[in-house]
Amino acid sequence: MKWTELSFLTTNEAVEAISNIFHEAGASGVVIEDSTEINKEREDQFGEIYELNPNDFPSKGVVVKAYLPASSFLAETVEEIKLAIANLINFDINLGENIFTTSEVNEEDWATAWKQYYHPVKISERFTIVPTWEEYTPVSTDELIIELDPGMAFGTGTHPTTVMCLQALEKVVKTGDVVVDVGTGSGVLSIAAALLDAKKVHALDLDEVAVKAARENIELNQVQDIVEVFHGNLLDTVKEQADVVVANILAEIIMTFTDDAFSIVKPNGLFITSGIITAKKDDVKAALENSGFTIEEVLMMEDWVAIIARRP
Ligand SMILES: C[S@@+](CC[C@H](N)C(=O)[O-])C[C@H]1O[C@@H](n2cnc3c(N)ncnc32)[C@H](O)[C@@H]1O
Repeated sequence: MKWTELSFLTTNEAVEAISNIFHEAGASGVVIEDSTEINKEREDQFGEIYELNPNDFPSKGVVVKAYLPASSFLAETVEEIKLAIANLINFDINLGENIFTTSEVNEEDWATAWKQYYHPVKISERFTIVPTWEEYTPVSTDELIIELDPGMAFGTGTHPTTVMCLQALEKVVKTGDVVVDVGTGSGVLSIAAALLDAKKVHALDLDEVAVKAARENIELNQVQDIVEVFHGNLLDTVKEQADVVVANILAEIIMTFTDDAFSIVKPNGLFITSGIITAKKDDVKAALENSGFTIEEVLMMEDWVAIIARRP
């Protein structure tokens, strides 16, 4: 089968928004090639066990790639995508070089292309993410291993927003907690919550591809008795109150459901949000506070922010 690769050279700040636009346009899978990956400090800090090839990355900025089946609607879809990306300027999102290219590829080439960038990586004190196709021997007995094949869903676990959510979950999830994971992607955060001894995890995503990938990864990590995956919009499928709600989506989306999150989080429970670029930090904090949350902690990594908020 022939696919069209859409490639967009932009800034770190715009990656989430553009990935979201690609997903909404029906793209199966988004690949992010970030020039800063080459010199990330946390590689040394956590003793990551791989080296990246500089030739695989842009010299500056970030390339976001997505893949669409070469159908008769392709030209219109590409135009809609370009327009949606151009409109991001209205949200004060810096698009940087703003260079858009398309090319045709074979399925075999792209389905596995991203795997070369993805190796076991220690994400936090306790979590190490291991791609399913790699061998890995735990270094210590309290290390928690998340096996992952993100397939075409967002969530290799290594994006700064995911890393901060994993670090926050590690800090706050207690044995027996009920956790909700809004926009589960590959299921990485739900698996983490289950490994931290949550009693029950409600994972959900709007994207069918993500729901499928999350279910597969949850089985792979043998946490299917704890995590249930739903196809749904934001908190629509959630009926039960939770000790922790985590949402790694976009600032603009988070700000639309802080009231709903407040009623789903139990008193004294926590709402962890990420997918927030630094420029939107204060807007999200204000929305959370308006809904009744108190801000407990703000985590920052590269251009990204995660906020831990408590329902009093
Ligand atoms: C940035 S990814 C996060 C994936 C994963 N939780 C992680 O931390 O790596 C955001 C996810 O939210 C999903 N999403 C976007 N809008 C949504 C909505 N309105 N309701 C549910 N899920 C949504 C996307 O499909 C995507 O899988």
